Amino acid sequence: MGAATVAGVSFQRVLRQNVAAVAPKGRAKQLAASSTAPKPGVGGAAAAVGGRRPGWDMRGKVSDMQAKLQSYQSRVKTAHQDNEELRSSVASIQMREEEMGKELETQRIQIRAYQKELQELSMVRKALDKTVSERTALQTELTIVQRELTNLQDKHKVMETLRDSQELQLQTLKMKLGVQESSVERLQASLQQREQEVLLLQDECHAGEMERRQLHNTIQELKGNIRVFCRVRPLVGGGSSDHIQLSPTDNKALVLAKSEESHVGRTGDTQKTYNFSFDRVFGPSASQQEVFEEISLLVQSALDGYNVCCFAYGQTGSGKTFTMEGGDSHQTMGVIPRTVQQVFLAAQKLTDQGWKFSFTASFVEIYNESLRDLLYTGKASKRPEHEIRKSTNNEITVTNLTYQKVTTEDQVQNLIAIANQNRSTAQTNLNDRSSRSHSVFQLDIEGENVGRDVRCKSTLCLVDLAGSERVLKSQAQGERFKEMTAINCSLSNLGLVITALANKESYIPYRNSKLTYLLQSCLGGNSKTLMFVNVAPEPDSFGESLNSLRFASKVNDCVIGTASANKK
Ligand SMILES: Nc1ncnc2c1ncn2[C@@H]1O[C@H](COP(=O)(O)OP(=O)(O)OP(=O)(O)O)[C@@H](O)[C@H]1O
Repeated sequence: MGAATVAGVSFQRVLRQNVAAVAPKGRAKQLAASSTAPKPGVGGAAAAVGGRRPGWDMRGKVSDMQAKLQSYQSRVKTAHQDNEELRSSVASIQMREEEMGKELETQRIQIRAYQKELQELSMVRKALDKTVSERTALQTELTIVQRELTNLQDKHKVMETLRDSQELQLQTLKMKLGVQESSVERLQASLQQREQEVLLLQDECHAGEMERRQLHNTIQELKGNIRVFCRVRPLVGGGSSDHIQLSPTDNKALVLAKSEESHVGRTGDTQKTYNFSFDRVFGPSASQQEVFEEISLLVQSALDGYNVCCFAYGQTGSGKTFTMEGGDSHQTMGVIPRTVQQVFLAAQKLTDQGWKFSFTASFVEIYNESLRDLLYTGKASKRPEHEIRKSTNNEITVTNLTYQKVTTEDQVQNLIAIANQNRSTAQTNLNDRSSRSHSVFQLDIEGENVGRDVRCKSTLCLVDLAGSERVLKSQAQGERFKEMTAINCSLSNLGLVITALANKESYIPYRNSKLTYLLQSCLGGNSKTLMFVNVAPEPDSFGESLNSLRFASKVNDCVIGTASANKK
């Protein structure tokens, strides 16, 4: 600005000079006027006469012209000088202008630099503001951290106190440990001694187990290798039966009584009584659990390597299926599910003594002397035929039959459900077929005690026999007659087999019926047999009940040869 002002001032002076330079033009006129005035001495006389020289005054005119020329020349010279001055002042003005332009550019650059600086400054300001707010936040944080630090320091002090006390405890414990270590050494020595004792005890335990098996078997033998239990079902609709009398004190006796009209006339009715005695008689109120308790010892025998056969005999509707299979609830479940439960429980317990068991289940129905696989799950049209075969080592097998490996009780229960399904399917087709067929559930048991190098093998057979009613009474005809004949034939053959075994006959007619042939390994010298005779309490079942009880008595009188375990 200062420079601009300076430049402005000098510029005005130059202008004034120029004006001054232009101003002499007036003066020049004056000068010209004065120069045109006749100079004294030169034609002055002529000029003085009327302002104009007379034409003749050539000299004067020349001098006038010379004077004019001189004045012009001086004026030209002055103009030249002015011009020169103006030129130089224009040049200086231009120079000045250029300088000022440059100065202006410099100023502009500076202004831009200032503006940039200003922007930077505002950014710095913002950053500063941010830093200030951050600093405030950090200060707040610092205060919190300081407070925490104080807390931690307090805690640290507490921990130090604790550490000191724990170090003290540690020292005490180390001392105790030293004492304990020495007692551990002593204990280890006595442990080794105990281990040896345990080995000895295990030997004794195994010997004890073997002795238990022997004693158990002896007891079973003393009880008889064939035992007969009688079970009277409750009357349909409740109440008590008149013709079946149970003793309140003797649970082995049963009396069947019938009133007969006296043929003599006035003497009144006479009562005919039939006394029976079995290994056990269960009345209508006996629970499933009560019944099972009596046969649970036989289940143990099966795990000990003895073949066990349990079958239910009696007329249709006398309670055979209820006894063998029972209902779905825990209270009503019958012999088969309870046996399976006990077998798996007992096998589990024996694992502690080194025993390992494997089980194979099969379920077969014998109807009209032909076999049907109750565990078959394939297409009905592809149902295979079955034959009973006896292997060289006297094992009985059935061709094409499902032999299912089982490891849990649930698996067996599932198989029983499949069997029931199979039976109910057949029943729809042939109308109440289950009463006229025998169903045989078999569980093959194989046990091994690797440590003792002992193995055992046995079969547990649970049979629900067909209704035992007689052909004549049922007055059956056609297909029904054929069925009844087959049933009576197989049941009477069962009686014959048992009698032959009891009499130790050389020939046992196993092959006379499919039932006895299938049960061959479970009946006889190497087995323990239990028969349920189921009795219906209704008066119109008297005849059938008498028949069943007579058959059962015959079986009860048999003593089958001493059983021996299938042990190696
Ligand atoms: N001890 C009992 N307690 C209660 N109900 C029983 C008892 N025994 C049998 N029943 C019932 O009596 C009916 C006939 O019994 P069940 O079906 O067991 O006879 P069954 O001899 O097997 O006949 P079938 O030869 O036709 O198979 C069934 O409804 C059954 O529930």
